[in-house]
Amino acid sequence: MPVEEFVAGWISGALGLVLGHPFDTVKVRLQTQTTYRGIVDCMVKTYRHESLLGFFKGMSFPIASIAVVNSVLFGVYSNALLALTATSHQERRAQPPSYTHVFIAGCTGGFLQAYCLAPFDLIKVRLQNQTEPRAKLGSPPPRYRGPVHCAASIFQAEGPRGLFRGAWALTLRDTPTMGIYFVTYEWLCRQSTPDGQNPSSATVLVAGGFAGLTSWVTATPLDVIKSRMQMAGLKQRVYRGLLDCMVSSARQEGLGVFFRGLTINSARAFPVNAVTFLSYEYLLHSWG
Ligand SMILES: CN(C)C(=N)NCCC[C@H](N)C(=O)O
Repeated sequence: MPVEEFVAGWISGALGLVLGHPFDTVKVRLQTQTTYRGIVDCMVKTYRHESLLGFFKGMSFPIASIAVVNSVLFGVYSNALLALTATSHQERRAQPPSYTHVFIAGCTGGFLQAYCLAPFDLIKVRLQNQTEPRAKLGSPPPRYRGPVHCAASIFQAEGPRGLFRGAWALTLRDTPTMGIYFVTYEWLCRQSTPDGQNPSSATVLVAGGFAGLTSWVTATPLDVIKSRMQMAGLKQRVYRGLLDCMVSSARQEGLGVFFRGLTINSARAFPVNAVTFLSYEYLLHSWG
């Protein structure tokens, strides 16, 4: 099993993650809190109360976990394609796989990475939603003192299953949308690259950006549900399951609730995934 895809997936994912985390924090807050009037209001309030650091809350665990998560995504994707088409990454330009195979490989990568991602994503979302400024003398401390404390508190209160809160919604979000992600990327690369050649850096940037954009646009409704289920338990609102969360969110806030955070998510998805794919292709190319 070629391991370069796993390593390239890890490094490229880490670069994209740092670039996109401030946007991600604003998105999560808009999806789970009703106190903000919109993106600008959320940004201004975050900056005023928590300074620039507020935008980077919850980033350390994703950075630590991206090695596992992104290398599983890209490594499983590439190795699933190898199993389906018997072509390595280098051979795929000369013998391009069918879009059905790309879709199946993408869905497989998405499905497996969702389970690795679930506990890290839960902790990220809980920390991003702590709007208290950094601990000051006399003011009550935030509920979680950091990622390890957050993980330990959830484990103590709810057991190991608690760490997988929202995992089902996350799996449903990621399985089909990762298929869409890789199909969009492949399709755009093939449209603008002569047969048998490698795509140019500009093509990879644009195709990667659009792959991120289309997959996140389709992922947003389940992303909202996933974030709400992850936050449930902390608030009074406890859902009986995914469907209950969908129905009660729509009843209380209208169908627009499923598109919360769509604009900021799209603005984030393009640069993050352009950088992710460019570094992934570059690393695999330079390792021959
Ligand atoms: C719709 N989904 C879940 C995705 N397209 N995920 C893959 C992109 C991962 C990248 N680190 C990002 O956060 O955008």
